[in-house]
Amino acid sequence: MVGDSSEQWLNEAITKGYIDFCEYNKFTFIKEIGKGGFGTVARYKWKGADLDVALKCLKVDKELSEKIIQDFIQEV
Ligand SMILES: Nc1ncnc2c1ncn2[C@@H]1O[C@H](COP(=O)(O)OP(=O)(O)OP(=O)(O)O)[C@@H](O)[C@H]1O
Repeated sequence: MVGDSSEQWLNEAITKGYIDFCEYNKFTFIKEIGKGGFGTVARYKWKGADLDVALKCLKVDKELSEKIIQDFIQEV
């Protein structure tokens, strides 16, 4: 399946502590602030922390290839 090895890579990176994983429901949408090559960027309130953050969302559709996911991971 497309994305399997990337998903594996992400899970490993999280387990090893290279990147932090946060549940999406910990954030409250405020407004969209931009669009990039991978999808939209929006301002969110991080619940529990008195902090506004920018979240970049990877646009997922049937055209999504392993290469796109790898490019996104590279950017992360
Ligand atoms: N951390 C951030 N804080 C505030 N605004 C941001 C932040 N990151 C991105 N943006 C806004 O979202 C827009 C899109 O950002 P994004 O990084 O997705 O695209 P890009 O760097 O222009 O292109 P690409 O996705 O191809 O690298 C930016 O032009 C900017 O306006």
